[in-house]
Amino acid sequence: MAIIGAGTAGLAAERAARKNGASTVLIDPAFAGTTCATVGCMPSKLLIAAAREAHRIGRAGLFGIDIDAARVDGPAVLRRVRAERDRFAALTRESIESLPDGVAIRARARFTGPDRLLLDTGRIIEARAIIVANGSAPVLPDAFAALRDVAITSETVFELADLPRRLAVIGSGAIGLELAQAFAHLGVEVALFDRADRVANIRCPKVQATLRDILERDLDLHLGVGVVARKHEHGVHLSWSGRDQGDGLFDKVLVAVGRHPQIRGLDLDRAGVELDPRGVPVHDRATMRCGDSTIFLAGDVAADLPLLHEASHDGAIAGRNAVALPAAVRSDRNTRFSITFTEPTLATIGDAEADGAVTGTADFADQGRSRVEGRNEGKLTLYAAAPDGRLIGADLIAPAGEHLAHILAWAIQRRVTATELLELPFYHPTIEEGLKQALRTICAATPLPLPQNQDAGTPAGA
Ligand SMILES: Cc1cc2nc3c(=O)[nH]c(=O)nc-3n(C[C@H](O)[C@H](O)[C@H](O)COP(=O)(O)OP(=O)(O)OC[C@H]3O[C@@H](n4cnc5c(N)ncnc54)[C@H](O)[C@@H]3O)c2cc1C
Ligand SMILES: NC(=O)c1ccc[n+]([C@@H]2O[C@H](COP(=O)([O-])OP(=O)(O)OC[C@H]3O[C@@H](n4cnc5c(N)ncnc54)[C@H](O)[C@@H]3O)[C@@H](O)[C@H]2O)c1
Repeated sequence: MAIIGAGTAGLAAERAARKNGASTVLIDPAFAGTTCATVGCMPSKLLIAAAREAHRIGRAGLFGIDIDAARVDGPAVLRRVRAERDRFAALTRESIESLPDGVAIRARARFTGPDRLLLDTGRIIEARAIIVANGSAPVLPDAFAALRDVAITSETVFELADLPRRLAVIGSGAIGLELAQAFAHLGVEVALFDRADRVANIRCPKVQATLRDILERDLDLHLGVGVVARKHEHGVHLSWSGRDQGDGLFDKVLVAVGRHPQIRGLDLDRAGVELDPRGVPVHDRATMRCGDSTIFLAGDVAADLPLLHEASHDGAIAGRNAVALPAAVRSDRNTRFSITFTEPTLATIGDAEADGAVTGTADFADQGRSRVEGRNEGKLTLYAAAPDGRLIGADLIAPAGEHLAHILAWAIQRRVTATELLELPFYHPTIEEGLKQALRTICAATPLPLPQNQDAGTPAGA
């Protein structure tokens, strides 16, 4: 079994294939550690963690605590990001070093036939099955690439020696949102641009409006605009037009306009698989197999849901199925689920629309525990199928949103109804109590009876 790419998906695929009895090779040009550990989930969350502390200190006055002279030490913030990031990356490299002898092959691979790879070292690998797990890379349009070091992406942003004074962020997807808000909370003057009219393509208009209000407190938001960038002796000059227009000078521009699957150079046309219009092999998400071939995909390169838990699940499914050939072990996929680590947290779960879907909403402005904590802003919209009130999806921006999102994703995957969730215990006073409001509105809209053995009232501040 040959696996191309030693990221999260490739490592999971190699483990699964070996566990199921295959002899494996894992091919990667660098073995630098996964995208997640080196330039993805972990360094971004480390920067966000620093930003959260700075933001919390800024709000201390709300609780009667006077903190003067708090100052963000930019180089120190970025040093911690890199030191902790390097620790995570070293752990992933250790897992590669502990592979059996001969499994890891340092090279770049390309197809010369459906079961044959040519490595840039000249070595030829023939395999019973090949799993393609070589990830994705940031899109950097030519106009920004021409700016050279003034234009940064998620691959380079964590290498900055200091925080910029003024930062432009292009793209309000997951990367743009998380990093724009984090830099703003660290005291950087940030302007965020998107050609789309909606931030992060959020489905629910109430959640969208709440997020925009929150963002606009800390940064300049320009939606529905096209941006033209020009190098300037002091950084980069941007001019924008569309729904609004203007121009400004920035030290750096962070380009976060999406990621593309790394298929260039793989010579997939020689692999004998059907390619979609983007050049990605057509595959079945239940097995990750490409048609009737002996080729499988896993992770971001498949361009399905470029998220860490999906990459890891893809790898396990592909590795197992590659060994099971010609049999197929079909796996149910998890409820679609993404969390963007803004403050408060944004999450999108499952479906929004279905025949006869009803909605339930909750507002965190007056929710007890959120108010106690001074974090009382946010909106939640739940979607349920009529007539039984089975939960099918949710959009939310809420304090403790990552925890609410997990509860909801698990309930949706388990096909739980609003009534059944209301029958479960809710501790007081917690942010989770905010869910009751939305669940009750689902019951009222369906209509469904509220559980008879539960109080329909609201304890102080629930
Ligand atoms: C800034 C940022 C923040 C993120 N935050 C989150 C988050 O909070 N939560 C979340 O769920 N997801 C997050 N993601 C997404 C997540 O990181 C990815 O979905 C995940 O890392 C993809 O894993 P992968 O195994 O597909 O790819 P990778 O880890 O990129 O692995 C691909 C490997 O393939 C190798 N390779 C490439 N070409 C070849 C070739 N020709 N031959 C051999 N090897 C090759 C590469 O060297 C690399 O090692 C984030 C991403 C970014 C960029
Ligand atoms: N918390 C998380 O789970 C997390 C965090 C970061 C990244 N990720 C993953 O990484 C992927 C890539 O993130 P991303 O933010 O780069 O991409 P994205 O696809 O999420 O968002 C890109 C944004 O850029 C905008 N855009 C595209 N071209 C533009 C242009 N020329 N000018 C202005 N705006 C433009 C789009 O309208 C869109 O809003 C995400 O899809 C996500 O799966 C996940």
